[in-house]
Amino acid sequence: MKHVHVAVGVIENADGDILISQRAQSQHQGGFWEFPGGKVEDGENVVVALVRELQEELNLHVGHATPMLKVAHNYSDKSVLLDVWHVTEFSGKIQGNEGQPWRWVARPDLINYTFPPANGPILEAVLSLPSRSTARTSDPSA
Ligand SMILES: Nc1nc2c([nH]c(=O)n2[C@H]2C[C@H](O)[C@@H](COP(=O)(O)OP(=O)(O)OP(=O)(O)O)O2)c(=O)[nH]1
Ligand SMILES: [Mg+2]
Repeated sequence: MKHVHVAVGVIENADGDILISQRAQSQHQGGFWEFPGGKVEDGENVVVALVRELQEELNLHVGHATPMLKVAHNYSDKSVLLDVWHVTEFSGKIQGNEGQPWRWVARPDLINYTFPPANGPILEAVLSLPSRSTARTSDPSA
């Protein structure tokens, strides 16, 4: 069985929205929406891989990332270790460098998208992140 270590970014903007992109049909788990990222190369540091993958896929430069969770999942053809990082500071003009659709989604709306079977725990963690925008806009004195 093939084992892959994957660096995954839960990218959150100042409104508290989350960036998701859609995997190409030709890829493993094609057609599903995902949190952007990709395979950690042999001997590569996971944060270095995260920074590299988000630059390659989205032209996004990571400014700050903190570890969120790790999810191990066995697909029928390979096993993955999703190493998930919360990216809260970034720069660059985001674009789908591989032609992949991408969008910012308000947290509660993530349930309307279909993610790969491994992603359940990630969705749960994202939905329970403290809300950035609500904290700001619900302050009556603001
Ligand atoms: N990036 C990402 N990968 C995920 C998620 N959920 C999930 O099961 N995966 C799986 C699908 C793939 O088997 C693996 C990620 O590999 P990848 O195809 O993105 O790797 P890569 O960007 O280096 O792309 P490639 O050049 O090998 O095509 O992890 C997710 O939310 N985000
Ligand atoms: Mg990828």
